Amino acid sequence: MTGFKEDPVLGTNDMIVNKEGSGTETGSSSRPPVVDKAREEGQSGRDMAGNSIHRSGSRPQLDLSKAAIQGNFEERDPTILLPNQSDDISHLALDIGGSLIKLVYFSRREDRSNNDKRTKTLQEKLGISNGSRRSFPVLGGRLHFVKFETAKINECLEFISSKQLHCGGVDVCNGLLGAAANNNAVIKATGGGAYKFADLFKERLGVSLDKEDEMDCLVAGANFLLKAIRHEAFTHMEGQKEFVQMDDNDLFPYLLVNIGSGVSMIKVDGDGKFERISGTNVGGGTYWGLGKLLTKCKSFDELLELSQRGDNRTIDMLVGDIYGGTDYNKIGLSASTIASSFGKAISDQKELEDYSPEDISLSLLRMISYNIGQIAYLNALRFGIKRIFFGGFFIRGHAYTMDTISFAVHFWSKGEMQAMFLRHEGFLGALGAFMSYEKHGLDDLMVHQLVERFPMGAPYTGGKIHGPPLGDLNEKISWMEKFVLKGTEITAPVPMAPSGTTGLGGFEVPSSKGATLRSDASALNIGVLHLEPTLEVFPLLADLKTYEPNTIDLSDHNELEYWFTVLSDHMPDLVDKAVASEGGTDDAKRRGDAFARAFSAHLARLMEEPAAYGKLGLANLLELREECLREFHFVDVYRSIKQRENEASLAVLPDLLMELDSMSEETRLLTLIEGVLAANIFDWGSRACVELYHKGTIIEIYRMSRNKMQRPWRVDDFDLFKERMLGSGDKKPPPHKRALLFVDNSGADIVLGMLPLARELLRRGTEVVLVANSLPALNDVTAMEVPEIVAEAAKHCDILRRAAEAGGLLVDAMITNSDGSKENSSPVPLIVVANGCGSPCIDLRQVSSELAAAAMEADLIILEGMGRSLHTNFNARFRCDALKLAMVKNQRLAEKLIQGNIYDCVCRYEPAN
Ligand SMILES: Nc1ncnc2c1ncn2[C@@H]1O[C@H](COP(=O)(O)OP(=O)(O)O)[C@@H](O)[C@H]1O
Ligand SMILES: CC(C)(COP(=O)(O)O)[C@@H](O)C(=O)NCCC(=O)O
Ligand SMILES: [Mn+2]
Repeated sequence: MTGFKEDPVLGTNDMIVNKEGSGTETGSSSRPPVVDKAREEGQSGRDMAGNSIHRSGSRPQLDLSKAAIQGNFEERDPTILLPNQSDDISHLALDIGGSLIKLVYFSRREDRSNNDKRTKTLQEKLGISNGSRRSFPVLGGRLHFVKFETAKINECLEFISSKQLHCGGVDVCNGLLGAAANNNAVIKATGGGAYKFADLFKERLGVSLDKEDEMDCLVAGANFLLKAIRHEAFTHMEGQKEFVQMDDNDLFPYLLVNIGSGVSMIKVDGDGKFERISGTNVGGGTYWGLGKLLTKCKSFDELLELSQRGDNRTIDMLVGDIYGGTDYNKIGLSASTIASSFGKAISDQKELEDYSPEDISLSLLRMISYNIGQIAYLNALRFGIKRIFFGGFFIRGHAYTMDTISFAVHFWSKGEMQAMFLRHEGFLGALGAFMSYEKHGLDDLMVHQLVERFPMGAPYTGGKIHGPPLGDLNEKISWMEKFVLKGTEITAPVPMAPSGTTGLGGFEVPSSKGATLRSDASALNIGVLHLEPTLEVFPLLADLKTYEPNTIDLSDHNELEYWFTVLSDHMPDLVDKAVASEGGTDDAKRRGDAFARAFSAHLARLMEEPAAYGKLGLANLLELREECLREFHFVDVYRSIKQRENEASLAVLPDLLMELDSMSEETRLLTLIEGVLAANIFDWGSRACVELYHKGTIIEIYRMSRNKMQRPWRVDDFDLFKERMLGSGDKKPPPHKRALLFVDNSGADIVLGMLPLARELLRRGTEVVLVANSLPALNDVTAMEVPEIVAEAAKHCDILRRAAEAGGLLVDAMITNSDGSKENSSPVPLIVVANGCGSPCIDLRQVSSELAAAAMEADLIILEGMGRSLHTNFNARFRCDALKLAMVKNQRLAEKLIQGNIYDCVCRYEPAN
């Protein structure tokens, strides 16, 4: 038995109930410390961590002022124009096709390069300077994807004009970087419409369209997406979506099949190396055009929706119809195989009106999808290509279409070839046109420099939102309120999985009986692409290729359901705290309500289609929750709780340090590790823990937690770690040179757990880097808050004081020497770096450049807490010694991960090999 059980300890009556700890916040603190600064800075939109990394969507993404519904509000999918986005400069590229106009535009983020003291000292300490760092060819910003129907080109022109997208222009000398307002702008455009509508663009917007070759653009777009976007490509077979990670070095050759109005088939051998080897005129335009004539549908989506309720057997001639109900086994055709699409219409004495539009639509969809799949197979066969990527808006993220294409490829190639689809399916050409701007450096961007965010409005796109949803706060909330009805309609789960195959000839009817098709599933599946050129891969990962941050895979439906329930249950309490953290005003309540709606809508959306936003792990969900809070300007929900816990813990720190100093080295090391594990109990993200906090003061809970620390822990590598630290017998191993301590929670966790451990390392001559979040998440301590905590602690400890001074942390603090001891001439420094994240978890593929720089010299990393060492990175391997420390504060996780119980502890030590 390890850890402790909740009830025997906390059921006792003599516990003092800590009212403060029960979660009602008044914000009545007497100290005005760091956290308040964080608040001010956050509200003014500056980077709260004081560093140049910023992965968050905390800045408004879109200004909804003057947002207007075009046309009739009662219309099912009203077009909403959002004209006033405030991002500084935009750049635009177009792909004007036969059916749709695709826009890709870039909005630059303001320069966040930071010159605060901490960053400057840090750069000195780490031996990095702006001069020696890579100079980034591209500024941070966002890529937005928008589309319009070509027939409604006026809407498109109005959108461009209202957002002044055409005024960004391009500076011939400086490319995107130096672009300034320019009324004679040249816009890159591809597709036939670049020719057809050139005069219109000149006339209406005063811009010239610089025409780019359509095939060039398709290939450039596809290559960029396949190399730079994680979870771009996926397979879709019998309702199962699976993301495929492409290996950059093994991407070519592939066949690109773009299904737009017509179909192009392009053999791609490399960047700019391709040949259009085939195509077919039977494509998306055929389905839509013929479908419109035959069913009188008014929109493409309506037509597709009809197909979901159709049964093609009434109209297609099946093998069974010809063979009297039996299979044609000799050539492997089952009775249900379509022998001839629409073939039954020959013999039936029926008119068009006698067939249901649903059946016609399905028959047509199957005919065209299957045919394209078959032609693609034949062309891949011609050139010995195994991988086929399908793009174009005909696919429209529609499960049945993808399954039919996949089936055809799989069937005809006898499983040798694979059909894959792209999340940015219809935007290949527009993206390629965007990339053809010279010197924008986009093609240099790497997968770790791109963060895709799904804005708040994503699950609510009931109407066609022409712009990345949501921005200006007030407008954002009223939009949420206004469209929530439409939103729930859309959010209601629509089963899209098709039935199984017959194994031989094709699919039966789709099993989906959903009445509504998501009005814009294809737009939902792509987010806004944040370009963060300063993000880097954590250099100490042993193997980037096999690294998967998430321990829990939510593609397991039971897991998914469990964690969705956990997060949903946590919502009311979180909203209360969020509202209280902003003073409990009416405005805060409205925002709290909007947050709850938005996050619930995301949860519902993901429950319905877990892979909608790419591969889904628990870390993504926890981060999404923080992103949602930031979207509604909840800057730091746990601010006052963190502050109170910091104060309470700092008050008992001197006693703890004295106690530690009286111990032998060996006992001290054990006590320190125990201390970290025990103090990790202060986690406001865990329901069980939050219930505990009602039952005692912070210090009581900490003591109780420590008293219950019994070895062996459920995962207990302490002896191995001790041997590395203290050696065995007379052999004293050298100290580590530099340790990175990934800290977790505020209060006891950092003050009584991680800081004393840091102090021990410093005492042994190891440089210590405290790695903390860039942005608040739950009650996690942020990099911005750590220096003040260290400064307070340093008042009672010379080791910390000297190290913090050496690390430049005490530049502003008035520290008096508590023991008057002689100064160490060159103490090892204690440094704080921001990790680039605003989540309780950490994906080490995308961290701040300051963390990456700090990691270079490190030979020990300590990951602390459930989020950083269990939910993520539990299975991560490093090139240096690694210690993972956490208390498991969730029963189910304890059972699954370590076959233990809630409050069991993990001390996992993995030496560098
Ligand atoms: N909202 C829509 N309106 C019209 N067609 C759509 C829509 N959504 C998907 N489609 C399908 O996408 C096809 C156009 O795909 P796209 O890749 O944009 O090609 P193009 O460049 O030829 O317009 C249409 O022919 C139709 O089959
Ligand atoms: C959000 C957390 C990962 C934070 O834990 P920490 O990293 O602070 O140890 C954790 O509280 C958690 O997994 N909470 C949800 C599960 C629950 O309420 O039991
Ligand atoms: Mn935490």
